[in-house]
Amino acid sequence: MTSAPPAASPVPSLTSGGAHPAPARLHLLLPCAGLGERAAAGGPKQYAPLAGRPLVAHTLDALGRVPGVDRLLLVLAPGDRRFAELLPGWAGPGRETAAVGGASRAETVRQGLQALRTAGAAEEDWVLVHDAARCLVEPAWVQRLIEACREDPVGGLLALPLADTLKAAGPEGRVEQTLDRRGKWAAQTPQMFRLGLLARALDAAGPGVTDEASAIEALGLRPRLVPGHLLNLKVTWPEDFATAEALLRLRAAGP
Ligand SMILES: Nc1ccn([C@@H]2O[C@H](COP(=O)(O)OP(=O)(O)OP(=O)(O)O)[C@@H](O)[C@H]2O)c(=O)n1
Ligand SMILES: C[C@](O)(CO)[C@H](O)COP(=O)(O)O
Repeated sequence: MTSAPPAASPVPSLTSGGAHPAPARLHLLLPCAGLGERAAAGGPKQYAPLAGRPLVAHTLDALGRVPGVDRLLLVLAPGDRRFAELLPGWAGPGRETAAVGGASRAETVRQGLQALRTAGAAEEDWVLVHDAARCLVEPAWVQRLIEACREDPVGGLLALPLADTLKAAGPEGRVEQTLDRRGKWAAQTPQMFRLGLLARALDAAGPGVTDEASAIEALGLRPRLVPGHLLNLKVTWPEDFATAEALLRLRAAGP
């Protein structure tokens, strides 16, 4: 008895195509080359102390616990010495740094993708881009994104439906208008796309896009929105350090 061949999948799976497809690998790319100007921490916020450790150490710990990741690439600013001073010995098999960051987040990610290619990553491989500054990320949220996107033809991002009423600001700090928040989501990271598609999208979009999904959208594609988490906050403003620290300490204290 022969079994019927499986129905052709309408979307690419985690394989790179061809007669004997090699499984697409999963890379985590962490842009870590920002100046952190809004945080006013006296230097790049990713190295500011948070609950006794540099902020980025918390992010790396969480990402290091995501199952199925082949490579974690941290993209540093050219000439960055702080990372090696603060986290000596972090790099190793599957944990790499590349000091090729650019003047904008998009440029840093673009250079990071190029570094992945140079290291042998394939165009069909998946890349998850996560902000170094989102240090409260949980492996389970990243896994949720991977599960939601691994069979998706475009890819997607963690995001949250807006919970607050949305105001457009006018002159003198006054409300210009209340905007319709229905159907609006706040983008988080990680954002997950195939390497080749994302590199093409960022090349076309230029340095101004603030996330990967915007670049993909500009190609006419529609990334999948995957529910993120309220606590997946990005340390951006001075007061965010206290919030993030309190949450990390609560977590460490256990349930
Ligand atoms: N040229 C840049 C700018 C940003 N980032 C990274 O992108 C993430 C999110 O960016 P953001 O919060 O805007 O960080 P900064 O650019 O550092 O902050 P600011 O805009 O306040 O200077 C951070 O992990 C940051 O290190 C980067 O790698 N390269
Ligand atoms: C990518 C991002 O985290 C999505 O919310 C965010 O846009 C990055 O921060 P930036 O301030 O826009 O650079």
